[in-house]
Amino acid sequence: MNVTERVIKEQFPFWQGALDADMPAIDAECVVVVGCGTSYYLAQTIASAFNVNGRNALAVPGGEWARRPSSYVADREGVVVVALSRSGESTETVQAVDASRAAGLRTIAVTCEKDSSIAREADETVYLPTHPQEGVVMTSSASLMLIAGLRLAGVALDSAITKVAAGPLSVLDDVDASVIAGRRHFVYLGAGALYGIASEGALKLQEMSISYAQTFHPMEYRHGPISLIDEGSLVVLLYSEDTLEEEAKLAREIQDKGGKVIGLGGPGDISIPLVGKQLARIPEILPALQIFGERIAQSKKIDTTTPRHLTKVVVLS
Ligand SMILES: O=P(O)(O)OC[C@H]1O[C@](O)(CO)[C@@H](O)[C@@H]1O
Repeated sequence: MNVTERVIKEQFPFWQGALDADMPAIDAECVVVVGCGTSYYLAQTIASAFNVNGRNALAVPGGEWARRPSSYVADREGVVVVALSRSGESTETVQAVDASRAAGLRTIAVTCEKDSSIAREADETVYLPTHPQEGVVMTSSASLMLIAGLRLAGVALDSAITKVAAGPLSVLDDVDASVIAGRRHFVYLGAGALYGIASEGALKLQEMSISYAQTFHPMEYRHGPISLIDEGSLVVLLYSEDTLEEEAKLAREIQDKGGKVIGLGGPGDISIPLVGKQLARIPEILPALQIFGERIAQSKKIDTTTPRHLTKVVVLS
């Protein structure tokens, strides 16, 4: 087992810190959640959770918020900015915090590095100690920032989730070789708050296994992209409870065309039950997608401890 896999499997004791961390209260009219890469995809899910819970929110890539906020909100008055960054040093996220402060906006940093630029510069910081051996590929820290962000958005999570999430992980840890054999076209589908998680699953697979992966909302998939499905396709479908039946129908269409389906929270060639309800079950999904990236990388004999072209922190010179 390499260190990437070990960190994925050893992340759960660190989750308790994110479950226990004090959360600043947010009563703003609008929340903008910023980040880069993984942190941006988490921001999408967290912003969706804010909206579901009655507070307007949107996710914006850090570089965009720093450069052209008016493309995203007509009026920044009353906006609170939540900045996610494992390192606290990704240039565009630091720029987003700086630009927000300069505009007089309240800023909240969510980070795994206490002594980092965004922790120093933001008005408030939620600090999340993570697995000390985490490498370039962000796994444990991503789960922690997701948990903290969902809690900021008002999602009730309890300690049981640290045990429950081991279930989906163990299914994909022992993924049936016949389901992944020969698969080279990967698609991640998720609706609403699950779209960000689906995007993060696709990014993880790309980074870890150098595979091309796409993300769509499930009902969008029929409108063109389904033409790519064949015997080389594998679709990871993150089911929404309220649209399970129509998504199960889509899964059958994909299977009829030769694709395999891994269903989290619903049917597929591999079907993985989720225990929690609605927003509260989202953290159960992330470690499973992380280990899936590792398994596909191993099937391609790729070492995820040194992902191609990647560094732990992307700093613009
Ligand atoms: O959360 P941070 O430290 O700002 O880092 C985000 C970085 O993490 C990654 O998702 C993977 O390491 C990159 O895409 C991105 O540069």
